[in-house]
Amino acid sequence: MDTYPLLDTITSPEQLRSLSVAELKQLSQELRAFLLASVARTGGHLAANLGTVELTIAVHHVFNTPEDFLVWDVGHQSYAHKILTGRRGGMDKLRIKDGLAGFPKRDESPYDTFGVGHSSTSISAALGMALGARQLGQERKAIAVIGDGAMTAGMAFEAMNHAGDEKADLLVILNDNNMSISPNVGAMNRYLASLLTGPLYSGVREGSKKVLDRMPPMREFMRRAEEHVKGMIVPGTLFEELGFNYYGPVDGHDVAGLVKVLRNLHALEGPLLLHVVTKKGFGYEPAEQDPCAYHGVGSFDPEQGLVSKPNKKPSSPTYTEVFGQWLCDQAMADERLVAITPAMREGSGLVSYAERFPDRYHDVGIAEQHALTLAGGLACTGVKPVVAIYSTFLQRGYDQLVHDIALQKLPVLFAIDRAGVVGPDGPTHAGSFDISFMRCLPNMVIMTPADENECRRMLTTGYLLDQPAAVRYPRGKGPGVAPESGLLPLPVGKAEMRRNGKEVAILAFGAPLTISLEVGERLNATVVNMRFVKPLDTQLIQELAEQHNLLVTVEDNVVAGGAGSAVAEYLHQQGIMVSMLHLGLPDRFQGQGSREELLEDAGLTANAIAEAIELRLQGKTCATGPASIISDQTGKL
Ligand SMILES: Cc1ncc(C[n+]2csc(CCOP(=O)(O)OP(=O)(O)O)c2C)c(N)n1
Ligand SMILES: CC(=O)[C@@H](O)[C@H](O)COP(=O)(O)O
Ligand SMILES: [Mg+2]
Repeated sequence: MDTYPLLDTITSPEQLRSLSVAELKQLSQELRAFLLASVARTGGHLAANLGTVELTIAVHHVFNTPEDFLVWDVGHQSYAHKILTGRRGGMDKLRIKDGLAGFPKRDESPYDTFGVGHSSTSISAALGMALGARQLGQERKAIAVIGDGAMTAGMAFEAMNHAGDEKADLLVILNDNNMSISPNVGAMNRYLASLLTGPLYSGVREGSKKVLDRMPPMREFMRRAEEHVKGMIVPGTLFEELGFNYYGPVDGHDVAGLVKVLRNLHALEGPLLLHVVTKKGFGYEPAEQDPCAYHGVGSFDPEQGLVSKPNKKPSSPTYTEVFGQWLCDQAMADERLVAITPAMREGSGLVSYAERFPDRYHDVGIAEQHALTLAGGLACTGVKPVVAIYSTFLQRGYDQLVHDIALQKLPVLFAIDRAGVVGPDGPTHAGSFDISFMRCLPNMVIMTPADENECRRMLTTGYLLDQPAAVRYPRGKGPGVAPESGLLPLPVGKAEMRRNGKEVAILAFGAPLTISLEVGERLNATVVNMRFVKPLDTQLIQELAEQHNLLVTVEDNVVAGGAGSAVAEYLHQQGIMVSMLHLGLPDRFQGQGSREELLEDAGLTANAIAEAIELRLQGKTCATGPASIISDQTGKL
């Protein structure tokens, strides 16, 4: 029996447009069932996708995509969109090396109008498309679909502020499921909730029908819009103050209702905001009950749901867990500690801390810029802020790091998770650049732990300093060095000699120390655990340069401007001539895949490093090997 008879006939949104409402309902059911089965096999962002099935179908049914621009915010909810736009066959390779991306990607399909992954960009991008079309005299609609979590970011409001002023032809669909990854936070979230409890909206399931019943006939609808009557259903919303006509709230799981509302909105011009209410995980009971656990999943059996595997033997903690434990211990020891997360409580290892120290915990929403400046302000009072943040999301707070923290030498500790090679989320979530963009900043101390215990000790070290400090560590587990229980700092700027060898010295920064030691054994090379990118252990570097013919730096950051560059700069400044080989991430954006695959691609394996060194010793470069830059200060080669 064919499980997906209608879905099987759909290879492009064009075919959706001729379906009846009854067929759209059937399609919703089939698509949801397909999504569940597919993501349960591959893993991925499940709950958000289950919640946007009807919305995706309705938007593609009503609008003329890809001629009309549809922009998804974050894009973690775009799987139904991928399936309906001819990529169903690729779902088996979702987020796998060389497979379908987990987010919209411009070179994957013309329906993916904008590359996303980081949140709250959709309104700006769709506004750009609306204004571009206007400038070119094109009749094209622009639609941004943004979640309530993504709506907490400043960027979304910067775009709304501009769109309202431009009177641009833009439809913003606010997909409100009252969830970010964890429960959504903030006054904006409370405001959205208040719109749902308004007198004319009494419950999600009934609500859509009521909204539609109250929708005036088309002519009246248009007249009201033209006159910019404030709020058809809920009078005087914040969005209207920003220049948008607000419609809703409507039931985002009622595909017939959605189609009707969207058709009406299609006929209107100017900035419009449609407030759609959905349930994260809709249609799959375990995900509805625990949308946070089902936000991002590995493969699982949908019959059983997610089950925690019985602990065969005590396993070593992930770096995230090491941080979470350290944070609780340090908070117990020092009541000045305060922790900040920009909406990443689970991923950053803060669940236990948030429960135990609620008064010293701030989830600021998806607001990295604010998170950093808030930390700066807190530091001015004498409390001790710790910002837990992914490397990739720290990029959004760069000016705040420079201007609000480093320049003022404020003692803020950054616990930077997902640094280096990350995995299936691909280039949008890679942590390739943080060493480069932090090490150029005066006043910063930057640490790269090579194991779990060192991570804990570096966190203590950074916490005790009277200046900004960062500890950057990778996703997942380290080599398994159990963290000590105390709160012991390390000497600042001191590297650790791990192996004495001849001719070649390998200077490893962070996670690549393990493979560097392997290479050291093979080649009888000296191996140093550098620990600090800033300040560097310059005395040791000088000695290594004097005692070896070749210095090899290894890091899981881009080679450009990375830790190896710092070593080279120092030696150049001192006029010390030595051959160098810099190994690290190449000058391209990371792909998607497992961490192992991506490390292999980057040449960050023991084999590739050994090969690169041997070739270098023979005076050759490695064509297929690691991303290397050779700086030969001797002029001999
Ligand atoms: C700048 C940035 N910060 C954090 C994240 C991590 N992140 C991805 S999805 C998400 C929650 C988004 O919530 P919402 O927009 O409401 O979408 P939902 O998952 O509820 O559908 C977060 C915090 C991100 N992708 N980008
Ligand atoms: C879409 C998004 O930005 C997050 O859900 C991210 O995928 C989480 O990554 P981790 O799984 O590494 O926490
Ligand atoms: Mg949400």
